[in-house]
Amino acid sequence: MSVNREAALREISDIVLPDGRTLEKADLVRAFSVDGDTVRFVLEVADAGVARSLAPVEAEAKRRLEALPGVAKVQIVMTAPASKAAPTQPVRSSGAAPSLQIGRHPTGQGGPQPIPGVKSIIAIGSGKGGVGKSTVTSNLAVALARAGRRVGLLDADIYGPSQPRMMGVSGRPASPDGQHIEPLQAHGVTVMSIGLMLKEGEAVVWRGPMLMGAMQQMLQQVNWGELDVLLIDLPPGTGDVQLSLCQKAAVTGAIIVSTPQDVALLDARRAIDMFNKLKAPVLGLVENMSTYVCPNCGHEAHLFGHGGVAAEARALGLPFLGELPLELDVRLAGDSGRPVALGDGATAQAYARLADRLVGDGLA
Ligand SMILES: Nc1ncnc2c1ncn2[C@@H]1O[C@H](COP(=O)(O)OP(=O)(O)OP(=O)(O)O)[C@@H](O)[C@H]1O
Repeated sequence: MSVNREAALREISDIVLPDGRTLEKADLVRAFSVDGDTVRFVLEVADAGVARSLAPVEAEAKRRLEALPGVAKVQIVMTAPASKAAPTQPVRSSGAAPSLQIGRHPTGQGGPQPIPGVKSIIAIGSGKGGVGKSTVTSNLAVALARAGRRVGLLDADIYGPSQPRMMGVSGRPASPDGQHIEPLQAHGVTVMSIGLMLKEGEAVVWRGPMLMGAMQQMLQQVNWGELDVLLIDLPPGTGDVQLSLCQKAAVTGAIIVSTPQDVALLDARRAIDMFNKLKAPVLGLVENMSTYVCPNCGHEAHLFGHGGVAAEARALGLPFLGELPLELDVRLAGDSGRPVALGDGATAQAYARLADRLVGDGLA
């Protein structure tokens, strides 16, 4: 059984800081979450000096949390500016393509940066894996491109990058100057996936600063060109990638994908909470796998329930951006590298509506 979030938070609230205040009084804890047997949070500190002085506090928090029944792992990230917190390491510049060292330490840049030429950055998140976040991202990208927008898609799902398969791209992107990465093009969308920079089957074990460095490279060293919108496919949950993204890029906002099921919704609430704490506005919620229409008899069924995400959006005062049907063609299209939004069926129309809404709202 996983530990109760409030109980875990209480456990560390009275740890005393070098300045005599308690952790609770100093209000340094951000994005505190319990995900199964893992507890994660951010210690928000002003600079690297403070970060160093808080090392014993971090160690004590880790020790206390790890001692709680049901906790196997504790991940704490300090948000000191990367330039001071982590040593920099230059990119190899051999001139041979591609020669980038992905996943290095971040270079000093301080807080969130705009990406030159990119007007809007939208993160697509979900609390739970497998709810169709990557499917929604690839289809939305295609639908926006069909609507005449200049669209980029960054697959930042380091634990299971699926955009190469879904968008039908492969091969390692070129880096003619050894400093910048040339993204790939598919279905009118500029695509980059962290999966394309890894060797096949290579596991990613980056944490903290290394992950931040990789995200920074994907955002700042990829030649994105002029884009109306860059969609970022995040890993599920509330982890280091989300943190790194919000610290490195001036994110316009986040869209949360959920199925109507209660359990997925519960996780979605955590994701919303995290984006709120990271000060990235939540632009709205999307219900995926909403209605199943039998291809043989036309009967409509609601395998995972229906309307739960709209109700949740209402309860939270967030926009409900639309519902997307559960359809065999969606999976087949995703597996074949040609997103279903390229076609003209009901699902393609639902994506076109979603794209129009974002364009209408000036977000894409
Ligand atoms: N509306 C849908 N109808 C049918 N199949 C779908 C639909 N949405 C997603 N799928 C399928 O469900 C599976 C999981 O989808 P996807 O990989 O997009 O989820 P995810 O939330 O990105 O998961 P993870 O973050 O764990 O990678 C895929 O096989 C995908 O094709």
